[in-house]
Amino acid sequence: MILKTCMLAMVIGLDITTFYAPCSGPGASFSKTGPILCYALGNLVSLWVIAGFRLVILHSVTLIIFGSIKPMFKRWLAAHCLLATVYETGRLLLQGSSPESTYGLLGGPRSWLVSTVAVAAAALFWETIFPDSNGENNGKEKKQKARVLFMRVLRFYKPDMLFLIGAFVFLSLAVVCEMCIPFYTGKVIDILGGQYQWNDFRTAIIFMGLFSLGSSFSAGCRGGLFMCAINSFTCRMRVELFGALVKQEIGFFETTKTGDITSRLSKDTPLMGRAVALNVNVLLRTAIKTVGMLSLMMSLSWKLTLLMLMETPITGLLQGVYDNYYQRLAKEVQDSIARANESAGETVAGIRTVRSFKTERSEAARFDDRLFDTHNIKMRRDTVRAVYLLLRRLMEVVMQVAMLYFGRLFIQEGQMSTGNLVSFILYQSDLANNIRTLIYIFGDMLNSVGAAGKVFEYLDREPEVSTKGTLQPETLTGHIRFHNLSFSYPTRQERKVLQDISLELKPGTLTALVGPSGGGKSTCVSLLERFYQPQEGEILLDGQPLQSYQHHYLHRKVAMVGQEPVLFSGSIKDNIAYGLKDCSLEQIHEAARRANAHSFISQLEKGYETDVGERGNQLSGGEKQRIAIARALIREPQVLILDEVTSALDAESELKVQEALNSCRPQTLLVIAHRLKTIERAHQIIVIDEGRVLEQGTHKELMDRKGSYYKLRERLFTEEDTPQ
Ligand SMILES: Nc1ncnc2c1ncn2[C@@H]1O[C@H](COP(=O)(O)OP(=O)(O)OP(=O)(O)O)[C@@H](O)[C@H]1O
Repeated sequence: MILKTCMLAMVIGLDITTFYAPCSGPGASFSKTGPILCYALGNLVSLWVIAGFRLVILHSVTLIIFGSIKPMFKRWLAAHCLLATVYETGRLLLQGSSPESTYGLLGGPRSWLVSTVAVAAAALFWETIFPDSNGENNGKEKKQKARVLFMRVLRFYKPDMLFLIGAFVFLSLAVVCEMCIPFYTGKVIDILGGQYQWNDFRTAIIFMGLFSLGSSFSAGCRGGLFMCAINSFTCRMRVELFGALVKQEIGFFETTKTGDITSRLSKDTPLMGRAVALNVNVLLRTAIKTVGMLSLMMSLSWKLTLLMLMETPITGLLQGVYDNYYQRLAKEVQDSIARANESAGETVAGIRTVRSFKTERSEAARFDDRLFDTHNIKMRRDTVRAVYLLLRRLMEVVMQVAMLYFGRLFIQEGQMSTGNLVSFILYQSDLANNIRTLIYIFGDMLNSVGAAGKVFEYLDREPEVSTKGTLQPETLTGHIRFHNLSFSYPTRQERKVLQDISLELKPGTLTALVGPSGGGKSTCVSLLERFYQPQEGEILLDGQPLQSYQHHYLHRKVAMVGQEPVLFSGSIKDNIAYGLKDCSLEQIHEAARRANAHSFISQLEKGYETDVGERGNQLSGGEKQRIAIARALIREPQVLILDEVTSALDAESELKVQEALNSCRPQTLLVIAHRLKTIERAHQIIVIDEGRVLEQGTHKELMDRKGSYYKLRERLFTEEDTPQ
């Protein structure tokens, strides 16, 4: 520790010595003149050599003492060694040789301390705003990933390449025209201020007009072409993403929030489209303009250009800090608006519950609270914006005053004309905007590429339940076997819902699954429908694993009517023929008749053309179920699964549906039912509880056994169900 402190003291001493050494030669006063002699001799090079020497010495000694140097300290070292030299160089270039030195102005030997502390404060400020927290490797990986994603988005733009190329041509034209306007404005002022020549004046005005027109026309064409490319890209991307999403297994939808999915579809796809087209457009335009303007400004006055560039790092820093903070607040605003919308949506969707519990007021208050949150965040965001604009305006004013001051000096010295100064000022205000835009767009582009990352994540995702089977045998008997099946849901992997289940469903028979609630009956059905993939064991259909069958074939042959059948907005006819391309009206009517739905549909004013409303909410529960049964029957499936399907039907409808189902033989029928009449008719009853098969046999066999089925019957089935 003592050794390190001594070495540190030595380094500081060494630094101060190198700082003043060249100026402490014979005749130079250590405290007063500082390195003034160096540039009094016009020796700028020596200033830079000294700075470089100090940097190397400090860097090496720190490395020897500490082994490694943190990025923040590296920045501090560089700024500490180079700050005064850069400042002196700028001043020397602008004002020529000066009698005063920077160090002299700062107050002799104290200057070292003052500049050291100032630079340390700046480095700390920088570290607070742009921390090196994740290390350099992480940053490099991130950039690499961003580049890969960027190129991938670009490849998706291939079909719109013509639009993009056209847009780029107009972009370049617009930039050239825009850049020429201030130049001719200055020329006009010079003509007006000097010896007036009508011909020169006319030519300058014509050029100005032509460039203005050219710039507006090209900008319009450029914008239109870019928008065409973005819209077509977004559309294509959405369709592709949607296609990839609906292929995913059911577990994916259980583990992924609906909001995430919809925001990928609605927000991220246009954002990634913008990443390439719009941002690249702005980036290119601004970059070309910046370079062009800088060269034009250099030709007008290189000294003023240097002065103006001194503002750039400060503008960049300010803009960077503001953009970071603003984007964070903008995201907070988005989230809070989403929360407010969610609350309103929930209330509207559940308006019946709200009304019956009389919670209208509390729901309104909840909505109000959320809106208030949004309002608060917006206030914060706007305050930050106001402060930023104020600071920016201040910077602009300071720069303009400095420019006018030096511009006047240069005009007096004959280094530039009044028109040149006007052109320069016009370029300058535009250039500052351009630099801000460049900084903003760069950040925004990384953000947009981030959105592309999320979209590609879904696009590349392989469904865990494979749909790549190929078997499509012409005849299928519908013989099903569950073989030592164990399963847990993806959301609760630690809990086994089915444990080592083995059972058999024979063609032409009716099997009833019974058992207490939560026993695992619906889970068996979900596995048979291939909604999930069992972790152990397998299901065989006609001796072949279920996954080896072709996806569409399997779902035509194995149809299911769920506990709460879902209808889609559209006509009854469309709902019955859902997913079938060539299906005659006669087939639809026949399926409806067998599901005991034809009579109620015929009584409706528009019959089969009646709109069922969103999720079928314009129909009763029983009507919905009958349409869902017709939808399953029209496919003439070999295996039909009914999950508590007759629960919403009255006794008469149920009887008719049962008769229809009985007439469908030879089908393999699997029914989850609570009604004893249905169960009794089954050729086989399987009792499932806690994910295990407890008993199986006919009603009579199980009753005689007086086991779990016997007890269950007493406990679960209502009096009216009990046979006389
Ligand atoms: N999507 C899911 N994610 C996680 N756990 C689930 C899911 N669906 C069901 N479960 C759980 O699995 C167990 C079996 O549920 P299942 O729906 O198969 O029972 P069930 O016998 O059909 O019950 P019910 O007669 O009430 O419909 C229950 O404990 C349930 O909480």
